[in-house]
Amino acid sequence: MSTEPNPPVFLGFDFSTQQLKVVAIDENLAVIHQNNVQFDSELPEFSTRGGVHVHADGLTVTSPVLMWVKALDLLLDRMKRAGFDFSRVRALSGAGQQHGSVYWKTGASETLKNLDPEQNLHQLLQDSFSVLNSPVWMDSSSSQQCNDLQTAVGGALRLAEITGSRAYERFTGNQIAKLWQTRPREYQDTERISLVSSFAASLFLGDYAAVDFSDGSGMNLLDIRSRAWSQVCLDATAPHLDRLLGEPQPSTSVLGRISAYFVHRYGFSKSCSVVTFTGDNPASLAGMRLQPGDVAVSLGTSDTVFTWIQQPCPATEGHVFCNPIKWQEYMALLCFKNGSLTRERIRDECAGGSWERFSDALRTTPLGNHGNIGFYFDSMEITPPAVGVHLFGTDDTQVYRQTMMMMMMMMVVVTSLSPQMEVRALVEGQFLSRRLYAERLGYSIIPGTCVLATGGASSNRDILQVLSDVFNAPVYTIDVSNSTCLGSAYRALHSLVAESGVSFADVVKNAQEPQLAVTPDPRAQQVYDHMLKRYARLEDRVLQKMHP
Ligand SMILES: Nc1ncnc2c1ncn2[C@@H]1O[C@H](COP(=O)(O)OP(=O)(O)O)[C@@H](O)[C@H]1O
Ligand SMILES: O=C(CO)[C@@H](O)[C@H](O)COP(=O)(O)O
Repeated sequence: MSTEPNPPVFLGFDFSTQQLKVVAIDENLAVIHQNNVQFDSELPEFSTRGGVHVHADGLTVTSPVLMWVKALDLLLDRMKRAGFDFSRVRALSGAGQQHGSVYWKTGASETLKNLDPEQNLHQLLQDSFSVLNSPVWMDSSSSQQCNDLQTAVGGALRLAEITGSRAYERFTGNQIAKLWQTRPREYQDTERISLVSSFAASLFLGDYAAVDFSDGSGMNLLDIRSRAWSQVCLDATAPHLDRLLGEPQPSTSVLGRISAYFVHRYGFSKSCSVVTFTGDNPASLAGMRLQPGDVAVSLGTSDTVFTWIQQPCPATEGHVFCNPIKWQEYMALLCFKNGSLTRERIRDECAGGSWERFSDALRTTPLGNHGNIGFYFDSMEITPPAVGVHLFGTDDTQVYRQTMMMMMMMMVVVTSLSPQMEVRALVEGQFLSRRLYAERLGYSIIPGTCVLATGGASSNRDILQVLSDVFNAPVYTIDVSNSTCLGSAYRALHSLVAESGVSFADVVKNAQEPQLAVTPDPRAQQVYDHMLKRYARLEDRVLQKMHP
């Protein structure tokens, strides 16, 4: 333990979909400060819902880049007012929602290097972006560009072998291709393209920050084995792209010292290091101190399932990213778009807007929900690519939701689900899907398997109980539900000793162990092994109907 009068502090930021968050830890890994800014409610002038704008086509989804900048002003001002001592910060790092892209206008690097500490970043960077609305991970409007890329490299599997994933609409390369094809003037007026993570790092650095290997794996542009941009992918995407992207770097690199702007405006030390920012899921892997064999389930805006893997085995479903801790290794990830926002919709419609009543519904309905199974794809799902709500009864016939309108029109309702059963149908359906795709990716439930849960909804014990039952495994959580921020703060701390060969595991070995949250019901295996098979069969039917 340090005896210095001003013992060091490490900051971890998370520029996620719905909010900007920060966690500060001391050198003993204890959390000493947490703060956040909610985009919708605290920056209403940007008129976002869930942090984003869904465009009229229902496919294009963007967020205002200046909203992220203004959120940082607000967060740091708030910390200063709360008496947070920035001079103690020895290093900072962070994360961003994955895949989103930021387009810096020609001349912006000069602005970044000469920020006037008398003004806020939002004023200073007003004119620094060639695209004001950044495409984000919820976007699914680049199908044409995905097809083009796969054709250019020799098919979906070939692309997955190179970049870790087949072409996905939200992946940055396909978004860049769309921009180049539909708005060439904005593309030409761009001097640098950042991910949300490297954009945030650039603000702190006062210069363009490198894209790291791990978040860079979510672009359909990086060769995950050589860890360099894939020339065939760059060529198929847009002109002189390597120049616009800069060289990718290991996720553990120290980018440099903090910009003088933050020293003068907030009192940071001149020697504070800025460590490469990465994607929110990779940072979360660090925050949960995931080990090979563990499976993590993040219940944030998106639901994700991820594991640490040693060797990549890319497939046409799911993603392989470079590992953010050990650059020679990898992580496998599945992403589901209809996560918390869909749970919120059903909470509002079936539980009067209350998480407490949502939980009651889970507690008062039986495992297996009398054989009813639900698919809730409010917006075009990523895994699998399907849309719409589909409910099935015990005999696999389609079940309809009973509505006032139906009753008034005397329509025949085959059967109907009570609001409580609908809550269970949603949550069971979500977790059956997470398990189904995890198993298809090679993850298997064996004695000793444990699930680590994180993200906003992991604070709900009843949701975790369903997760535990469906996976038939104990579920653990860590104290700080935001493992992304925590992982970023750990990464900042590790960066100071990484060069001298100290491992990440060594640096975080004294962190509090994950706590057991729930264990599976003894009847769970029997119920859900069978239900999973039915779920897979019914999902085929849903997909068949969509893509005959
Ligand atoms: N008690 C709760 N039960 C279920 N879900 C919750 C609860 N509290 C918060 N959430 C969910 O957490 C989500 C936010 O999770 P978070 O991990 O902070 O998201 P992100 O990092 O994507 O901004 C909200 O959309 C909300 O639905
Ligand atoms: O697209 C993905 C992962 O591939 C998403 O997981 C985003 O990274 C958004 O994260 P959250 O804001 O939901 O944490």
